[in-house]
Amino acid sequence: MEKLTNEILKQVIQPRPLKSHKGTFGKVLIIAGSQNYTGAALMATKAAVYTGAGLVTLATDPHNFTSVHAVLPEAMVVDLRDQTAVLQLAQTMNVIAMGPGLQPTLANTALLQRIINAATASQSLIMDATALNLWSQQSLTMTTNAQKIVLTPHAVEWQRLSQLALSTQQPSANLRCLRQKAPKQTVLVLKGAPTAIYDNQTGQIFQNTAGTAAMATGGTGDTLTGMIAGFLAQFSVQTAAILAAVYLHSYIAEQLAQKYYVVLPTQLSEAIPYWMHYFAEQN
Ligand SMILES: NC(=O)C1=CN([C@@H]2O[C@H](COP(=O)(O)OP(=O)(O)OC[C@H]3O[C@@H](n4cnc5c(N)ncnc54)[C@H](O)[C@@H]3O)[C@@H](O)[C@H]2O)[C@@H](O)CC1
Ligand SMILES: Nc1ncnc2c1ncn2[C@@H]1O[C@H](COP(=O)(O)OP(=O)(O)O)[C@@H](O)[C@H]1O
Ligand SMILES: [Mg+2]
Repeated sequence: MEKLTNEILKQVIQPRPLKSHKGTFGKVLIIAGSQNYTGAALMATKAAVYTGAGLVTLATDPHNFTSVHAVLPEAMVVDLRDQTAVLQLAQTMNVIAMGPGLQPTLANTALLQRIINAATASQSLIMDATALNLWSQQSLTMTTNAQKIVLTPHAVEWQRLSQLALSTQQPSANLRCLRQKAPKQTVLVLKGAPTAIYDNQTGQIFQNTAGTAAMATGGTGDTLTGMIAGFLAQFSVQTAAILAAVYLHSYIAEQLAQKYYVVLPTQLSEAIPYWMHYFAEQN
C-alpha cells in the first residue's frame, strides 16, 4: 500500500498557463441536492468552483436556486426535474458528479442510468452518496465509455454496495468487490479515518496519511466530491489527480485544525485556492 504525501500535490498542481481561458480548466456538472438537502449541493459545488474548475453548473431542485445564486454567484444552475435539459448539458461537460443530498427517487435512478450510458471517453463520472445508494438498491448497468469512474463511499455506503460488513472491509476484500462490481476504469475512494484509494485498473492501493477528526462534520464528503471534480476537470484525467484531491482535502483540514476545533466544509473550500497556489509555486 503506497502512502500519499505532499509529493502528489507538487506532481499534480501546476501553475496556470499564461495563454489560458475558463475553457482550459474544464466544465463540471454537479447533480445534487433536494429541498431538504440544499447544503450538500452547495458544498459540493463550492468545492468545485474553489478548486478552479473553469465552469461549474449545478443541477438541483429549483427550490435551491435562490440560495445558490446568493452564496455562490460563480455557479450556474439547471432544473434537475428537466431531464432532457440535464442530459443535453451533460454531453458538454468534462466531469459529472452525482449524488450528494439527492432524493433516492425513480426519476433520479433513471437519470443516473442515462448519465452512465451516455458518458463518453472524454468524460469522468463521480458517484457519491445517493448515487451509490441507488446503485446498491436498483442494480444499475455499469457499462460505460467514461474515461474514469470515481466512487466515493464512506464505510456504510460501501457496506451497502459491496455487502462487506464494516469489520470485513479489508484491502483484499475491498479490491475483490471493486473488481466484481465496477468497470476497469473505476477508482474507489473509500472514505474514513484514514481514507484509502483503490485503482481497479492497476490493483494499486493508496493510503491517505493526512486527515483529522476535525473533519467529522456533515458536508466534508460533499466537499471532497466537488474537489475531485475540479481536479479531474483541469488536470490530466489520471488516478494521480484523484489522489491529489483526496490528499489536499485532508491536508487543508489539518492546517485549519491547528487553530479550529472543527473544520467547517465551507471554510475548507475557502482555503483551497491559497493552498493550490502554495503547491503550484513549488513546481
Ligand atoms: N447540509 C446538507 O445538506 C448535508 C447533506 N448530507 C447528505 O445527506 C445524505 C445522507 O448522508 P449520510 O452519510 O449522513 O447518511 P448514510 O445513511 O449514508 O450514513 C449513515 C451513517 O453512517 C455513519 N458513517 C459514516 N462514515 C462512517 C465510517 N467511516 N465508519 C462508520 N460509520 C460511518 C455516519 O454516522 C452516518 O450518519 C447524503 O446525500 C449526503 O450527501 C450530508 O452530507 C450532511 C450535510
Ligand atoms: N475522524 C476523521 N479523521 C479523518 N477524516 C475524517 C474523519 N471523519 C470524517 N473524515 C473525512 O470526512 C469526510 C466525510 O465524508 P462523508 O461521510 O461522506 O460526509 P458528508 O456526506 O456528510 O459530506 C471523508 O472524507 C472522511 O475521510
Ligand atoms: Mg457523504
